[in-house]
Amino acid sequence: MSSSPKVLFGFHAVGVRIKTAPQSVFEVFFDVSRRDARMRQFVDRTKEAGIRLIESDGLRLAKMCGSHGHQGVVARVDALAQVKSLDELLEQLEAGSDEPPLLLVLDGVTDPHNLGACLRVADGAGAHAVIAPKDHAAGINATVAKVASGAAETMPYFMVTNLARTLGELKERNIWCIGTSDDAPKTIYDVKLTGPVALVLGAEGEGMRQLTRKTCDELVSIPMRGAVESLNVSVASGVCLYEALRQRTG
Ligand SMILES: C[S@@+](CC[C@H](N)C(=O)[O-])C[C@H]1O[C@@H](n2cnc3c(N)ncnc32)[C@H](O)[C@@H]1O
Repeated sequence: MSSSPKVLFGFHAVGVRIKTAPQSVFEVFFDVSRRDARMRQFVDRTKEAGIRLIESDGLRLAKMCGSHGHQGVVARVDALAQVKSLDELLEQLEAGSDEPPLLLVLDGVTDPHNLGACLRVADGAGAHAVIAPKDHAAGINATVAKVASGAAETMPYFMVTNLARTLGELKERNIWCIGTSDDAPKTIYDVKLTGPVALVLGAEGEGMRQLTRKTCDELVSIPMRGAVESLNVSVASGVCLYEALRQRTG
């Protein structure tokens, strides 16, 4: 599993880390020129958590995180100790959970913004993990963490050497692998998502690779009523995951 970034930025990403694992935050740098209510509240919470605050300026913060989207807040953090492998997570789910696994598999999503948005929606819908291939896929970096708004801290993200083999292993564990493609005749609303399920989505341009497509148990589409052929991968992830959640809680 890829480790958390050493630098987090933005109110949400840093705020979630302070709330969920304050001991892992070394220090927080903030832009002293920002004196609005949001910043004051953030500074108060950081102090309450006993974390060292360091006065800084926008330029220095931008250099630290390599982005201007820091909102005046950057934290230096330790990598979180989370489940170490996909196998470990699946064992845990099989042993102790009354909830069947819900996994999001991304076959080659390379845009950090898309990965961040996928992690965020996976977290929102209660998925247990996001899986991607090691090659030709975005890893967790500070931009992903910012876009994920805290979900990069909470959502296990496993990058695997051979995605088709991993799908095979999921199938051996009786996890039903559902691929998504805009040309599939069956829709996401026609399939049962209440059991152990892995939802497999493709890359921004090309969609799923042939081998990934062939390895899935079945393929489904999301209805497209207008002129465009397909949705952004994070939006498609949201539609599929929330349909699973609807079925599981309905
Ligand atoms: C931008 S789309 C890629 C479109 C690509 N032309 C294709 O053939 O799949 C990225 C991914 O989002 C998912 N997706 C987007 N729109 C979809 C739809 N209408 N039905 C099913 N999946 C969709 C699929 O997983 C797709 O691989």
